[in-house]
This record gives sequence, C-alpha cells and structure tokens, in this order.
Amino acid sequence: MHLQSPAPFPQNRPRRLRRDAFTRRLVRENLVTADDLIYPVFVHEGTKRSEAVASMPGVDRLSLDLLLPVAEDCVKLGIPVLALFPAIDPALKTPDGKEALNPDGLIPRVVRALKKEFPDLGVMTDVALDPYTSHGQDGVLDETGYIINDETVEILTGQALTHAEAGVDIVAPSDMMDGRIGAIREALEVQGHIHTRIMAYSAKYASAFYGPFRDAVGTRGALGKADKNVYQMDPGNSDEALREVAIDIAEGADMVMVKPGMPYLDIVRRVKDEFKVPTFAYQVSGEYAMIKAAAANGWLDHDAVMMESLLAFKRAGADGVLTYFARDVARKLQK
Ligand SMILES: NCc1[nH]cc(CCC(=O)O)c1CC(=O)O
Ligand SMILES: [Mg+2]
Repeated sequence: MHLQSPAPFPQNRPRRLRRDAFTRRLVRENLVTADDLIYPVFVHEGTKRSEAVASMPGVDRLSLDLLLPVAEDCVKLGIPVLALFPAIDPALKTPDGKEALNPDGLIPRVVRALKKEFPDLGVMTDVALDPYTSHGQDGVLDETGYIINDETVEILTGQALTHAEAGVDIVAPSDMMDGRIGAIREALEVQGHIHTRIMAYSAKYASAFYGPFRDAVGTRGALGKADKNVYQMDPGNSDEALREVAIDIAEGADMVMVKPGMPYLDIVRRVKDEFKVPTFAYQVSGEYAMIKAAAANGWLDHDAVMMESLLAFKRAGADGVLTYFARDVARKLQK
C-alpha cells in the first residue's frame, strides 16, 4: 500500500474526523456483525442435564433437549453457525478413540436433530480424537507414547465421514496431523459428500490458553501433565503458520483457522494477506476466561472489552470468529 506523505500540522488535524460520532461512524474501517460469528457449544448425554463449566462463566455443558432452544436463539440472533464439542462419557473412552466413529454416537445424533429442527442453521463439528481417547491426546499413540500420524489420519477420516453422513455442514479438523485435510477431502468426494465444507485448523498452536476448554470437554484429567507439543505448533513460530496454511489449502480446505485468537492476531493478518482465503480465528476458552474473570472483579467493562476484542479480530483480517461470546455479541448488536 502506498501512503501519501501527510500534510503537516495544522493543515492536517486527524482529530477533525474524531470530533463527532457521525464522522467517526462514517470513516470506521471495520465492523462486527452477527454474520461474523460462530458459537461453540458443549454437549453431553442425557435429558435436562446442564452443567456449568467453572472456568468458563456463562458456559454450560448441555444435553440435546437443552441445546435445541439455544440453537433456536442463535437462529433468532442471526448467528450463522453453531460449532459442536462433545463431553463423552468416560466409560466410552479408549486408547484409539473409536467411539468417534460410532454413527449413533452423541455428535451424529445431535447433528441430525439440529439439521432436522433448524435446517438453515449451519452446523460445524470438530474432527479430533481428544474427547474420545482415554489419554486425552488428539491421536493414537505408539508404544513410546508418541502420537502417530498416519494411523490417526485414518481414524479422523472415518470420523469426518460419520459426521458428513449425519448431515453436518462443516467439518473442522482441529487435530494438526499432517495430511488429514487431503485424506478427508478425498473420502468426502468418493462418498458423494461434495457439499461438506472443511474448515481447517491450519495454524493451531500448542497453547496454555486451552485450559478451560479441557475442563469443559473433560480431558484435563486424562492429559495430566502431558502436552501436545509434538503436533500443535510452537508459539514462537510465524512463517511456519504460512506453510501449514498453504498445505491445507492445497489439500482442499475451504476455510482456514488460526488458534488461539487475540495473542495470535499477527498470524491472522499474515495468513489473510498471503492467501486471501476465508480466514477465521478462535477466541479460545482461556481468552474468554480472562475477560470474564477481570470483569467479575470489576477491573474491566465486560461488554466494552468483549466488543473491542471482536473488532480487533476483524481489523486483523479475520472473516469470522469462533467465540463463546457469540450470543452476547449478537444480542448487543440487535440493540
Ligand atoms: N481438539 C482439541 C481442541 N479443540 C478445541 C480446543 C480448544 C478450544 C478452546 O480453548 O476454547 C482444543 C484444545 C486442545 O487442543 O487441547
Ligand atoms: Mg498441517
């Protein structure tokens, strides 16, 4: 971009445009709308079961019957997409996470119910094994405890197909195995699921900001002191994110994601500038928890910080944001 050298003061007084709300509105470059939002929800088995997630105030694990009114609210608020995350019964967890392939498992049942009740609401599912494995890793392990790639990709492909067969609109592989986008895309094509969109978590970092999420899906205990450094990206890296995104686009991703969000806005900007593809960011559980905790202490203005954080994603180049604030934001925008 070419910047004209600015006229000197007093010809140039940038504050003129800030003097009144009408010019501030007129020249504002970025906006948040309900169309930018994806709302993540946690589901578990049962009926009339709602469990608060202590580290995420305002977020509950819900059974399907309690999720339906939430989905209806999203439709009313104009939120385009709901993203599903399961908290799986511990009795169903195994080292290979094979419950992820069960066509009558929790997620396929929830997808079918949501698409039946609210056909115009987009439904997105996470493709990763961590909610299903007894060890809490996103893949299967060899005898040394290393997370093995190709065997994991095979299971993930089956998981994505199971979701597609249940009628999901978007599958979102969040596992960071190599080659999974290509494998999933090919399998979807072969099985005739040509409309299933793939949102690839392409640049997903090994982040400490995921802590509260692991409480929500119940993987923190199983993981213990283990980390995900052998597959998720090193927080010190930036160029590597561009290589990861390039690979996923080449393998068939329709949309890409950077995660976490606010601490990684530089990555969002680089990805958007470089590839100009639909680019999303995930304002993750730890980011949400920080804002909630500070607001609860009276240290930050909850709504103002929430709206500013969303605007920052848009300014950084994100086309949309996965955020636990989605309904609050959409409600605020309606006023
Ligand atoms: N497949 C794992 C997954 N999918 C979404 C999140 C985190 C989301 C959040 O923190 O809000 C994680 C966490 C992890 O890698 O352990
Ligand atoms: Mg990759």
